[in-house]
Formats: sequence, structure tokens, C-alpha cells
Amino acid sequence: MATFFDRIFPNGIPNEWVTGSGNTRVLNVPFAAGEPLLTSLNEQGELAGFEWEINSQVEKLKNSQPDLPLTTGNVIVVSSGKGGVGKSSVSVNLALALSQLGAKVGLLDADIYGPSIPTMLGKAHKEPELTANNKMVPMERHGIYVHSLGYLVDEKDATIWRGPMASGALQQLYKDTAWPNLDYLIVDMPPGTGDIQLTMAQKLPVTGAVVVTTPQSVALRDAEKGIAMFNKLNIPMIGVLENMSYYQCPSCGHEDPVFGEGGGVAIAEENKLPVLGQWPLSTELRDSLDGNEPLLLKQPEHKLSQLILESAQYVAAELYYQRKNSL
Ligand SMILES: Nc1ncnc2c1ncn2[C@@H]1O[C@H](COP(=O)(O)OP(=O)(O)OP(=O)(O)O)[C@@H](O)[C@H]1O
Repeated sequence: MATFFDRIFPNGIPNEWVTGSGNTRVLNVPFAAGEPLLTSLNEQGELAGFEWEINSQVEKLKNSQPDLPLTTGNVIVVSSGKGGVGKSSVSVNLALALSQLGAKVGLLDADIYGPSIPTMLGKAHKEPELTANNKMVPMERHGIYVHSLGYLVDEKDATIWRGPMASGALQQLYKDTAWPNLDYLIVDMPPGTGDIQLTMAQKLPVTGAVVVTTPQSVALRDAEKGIAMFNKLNIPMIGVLENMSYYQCPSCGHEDPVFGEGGGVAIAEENKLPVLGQWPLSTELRDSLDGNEPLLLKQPEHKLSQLILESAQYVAAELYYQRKNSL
């Protein structure tokens, strides 16, 4: 299996990305990059002899709506064929991790059937403020810019919306938010591959898509449908993230594959897609999401925090290479 470093630089580091003199080298990368990459640079044979710094200037890549302004940066939709596989948890953690990697990040909760971002990142205590041209100012949470349908309407009202009403409201939420000049906007999509999801994916300026699944066969079948939907829309697939891959017993360390083994990896391979991570079932992760105290920030040294950062680093690099190669 390719190492972390080889996955970020499958063809080695391009010469023109390296500057510096004497013993100091600066790695200038066009995507979010931070700690895990720095650590791995310092483990690479000859490269480890230099003092490395990373200078990341996130390039705004072409998206599926070339005529729309690129102010919201690279739009990454996080989707799942099946509900409850952890799509919102992955969206929140990827957004926080990309921000930890130095990027300016927004998070749009478009999950109409159960906007869970307000629970995971804290509820709004007042209506969003409006700018002079009547756009809503997003909330700021842990350094990222967040907006959710859950900040505007009662959850019970939103869940009865159907078809055009739902996709219309979601597009408006995207357009009527005064997003600052972002590097990445993570969109937590409603689960499934029906009309709402299709319309959203067509109307938003999407740069790439992440599909979240558990290794369970029912989730996998639905994840396949998600991949097929993005392929049909010519939206580049960044990869598959397998959540709840196993449970590690805190007493004896035994790893139990509660939902089966390797299913996410298998569909990634079948569709020639990268695996962006295999995150375990974790009580600490769930607690941290329920309590608006993200594990990544509270316990950055935790093994799962490191896995999340690595996944975000894969997402940033894969998105860049795929978009560049698709032009
Ligand atoms: N790796 C994990 N370990 C433990 N609990 C998790 C993990 N991932 C998600 N959860 C928990 O599972 C529940 C469902 O997660 P989440 O809301 O992220 O799923 P979803 O796919 O977005 O659901 P929906 O279909 O409702 O949008 C939440 O309570 C969340 O805290």
C-alpha cells in the first residue's frame, strides 16, 4: 500500500514547488497542507536532511458551474447513499481539519432531513445578521464559517419539504449567505440520490465529491448509486471515506469489524477511486460531536484526530490533482 507521502506526491514533489536556500527548504503547495505532511517530509530519506516549511496557497479550481464566481472557493460535497452512516460527522471533521491545515473553510449544512450541524457545532442564539445587500452572515464556529437550514427554520418544518421546494431552499441558502473569500466550502448533502440531491449537485458549483459509507452491504449498494450519480453529472469523485470501519475495544485493543470488513475499500477499488480514510466507531468522537467540543481540537494527539487530519490532507491533494487532470 502506498505510504501517506507517496499518496500526496504520487509523482514525487515537482521541482518548481520547492524554494529556499542553505539548509532551509520551503514547499509551496497549491492545496491545504500542514502538520501530517511536515512530519512525513521529515521522514523521507534525503529530504529529511533539510529544515522544511510549508507554504500553502490554495488554488481555486474550476468547478461544475464555470460562470459562477469562485468566491466560495473549492466546493466539496459530502454525500452518502444511505442515511445515518456519519456523513454530517465526516463533513464537520473534514471542515475543521482543512482549517487546521491552514485553509479558510466554510461549512454548509444542506441536510434538509435532519440538519445536525447546529447540534454538532452549537445552536444559533439569534437570527443570522444581514449585510447591507441582504445576505446572511454565517456563524463562526472554531474558526470555520457555518450556515445551516437548522439556524433558520424549525427542524420539523424543513423535513416535510419535498422536491422543488427543498432544492430551491437549499440553493437559496447557498446563494444568500455572505460567505467570506473561502478556500474550501464543505457541503453536507441530504442523504440519498433522489431528485433533491440531483438538482442540488447540478445547481451548485461543485469542485469534487466525497462519498461516505459504512462497510455494511446495504450502505455500500447505496454508496454505489451516489458514485454513479456524480459520474453521470461529470463531477469529479475525490474518493470514498469508510466510516464506522471497526470498533476498538478500549480495554484489550481488539478491533471488531461491527459492520463487516473492507466493503468501502472494495467499492473504491471497483470504481478506481481513492480511499480517503477508514475511521473507527469511537465513543470519544460521538461524545465530542454531541457536546460541540470537537475531538480534533480537544485532543489533537488522539489517534483518530491524526486519522482525520490525514483524510483531510488526502482530500485536499486528490481534489487538486483530479481537477488539474480533468481539464
Ligand atoms: N465514527 C463514529 N463513531 C461513533 N459515532 C459516530 C461515528 N460517526 C458518526 N457517529 C454518530 O452516528 C450518528 C449519525 O451520524 P451523522 O449524523 O453524522 O450521520 P449522517 O449520515 O449525517 O445522518 P443523516 O442521514 O441523518 O444525515 C451521530 O450520533 C454521530 O455522532
